[in-house]
Amino acid sequence: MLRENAAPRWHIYPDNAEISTRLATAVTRIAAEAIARRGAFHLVVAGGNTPRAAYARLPTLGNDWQRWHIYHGDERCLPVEDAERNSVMLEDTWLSQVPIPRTQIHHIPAEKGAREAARIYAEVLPRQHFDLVLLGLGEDGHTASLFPDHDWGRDKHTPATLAIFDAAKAPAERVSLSAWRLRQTRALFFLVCGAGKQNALRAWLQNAAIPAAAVGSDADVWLDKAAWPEMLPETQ
Ligand SMILES: O=C1O[C@H](COP(=O)(O)O)[C@@H](O)[C@H](O)[C@H]1O
Repeated sequence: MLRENAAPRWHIYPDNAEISTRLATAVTRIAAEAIARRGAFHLVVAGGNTPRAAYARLPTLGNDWQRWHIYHGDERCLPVEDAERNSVMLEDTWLSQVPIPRTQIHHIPAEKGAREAARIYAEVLPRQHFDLVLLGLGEDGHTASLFPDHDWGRDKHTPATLAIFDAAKAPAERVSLSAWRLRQTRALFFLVCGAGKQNALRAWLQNAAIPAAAVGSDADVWLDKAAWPEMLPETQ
């Protein structure tokens, strides 16, 4: 389980391609361990563009798909087939190509509106800890759909899901797992690529109050060289 006061571990790789290869292998390993120990693998996936290549690699690896359970960290309130939805990206890059039982793929019903979708999704989430949570990092330090200057639901026993109506990145209406629920996991990985993420990473390293930092103590942060803020020594 995650420790409250542990610092994130920064892992720098050359580029998104290298991270994607390594990440897909790591997810496969963690899944196999979870299935061997507990009979199932409960994974929360990140949306956005950064994890696309990693997801696209997963179907090429030998996984026991029948035991996988997929949840989202967040979703944008758009029509079901909208290309900007995280569920559409996930289906296109990965899920449509593997035999995970459809009853074990839990898309957020964000087309119903944020409030209703958040209510429904809170009932869908498992009672136990997740095995692995994957998260991204926005240019402003947001993660999942937890944005700066909002309530991120960090306190113990806050609701597991939040309805968001004024996200700083379109669309404004979204559903997100709360910071507290995202941390109910055995492992937490962030994926961060591209120079556009340098400011957010700098803020995180300087202990600024951004959502990623609130969620990410004891996380493993996988980043490419372009994302690592200039002027800071590299770490591994
Ligand atoms: O809006 C979102 O942004 C973040 C970061 O996305 P990226 O395209 O910069 O990788 C993402 O993690 C989140 O799931 C998404 O809804």
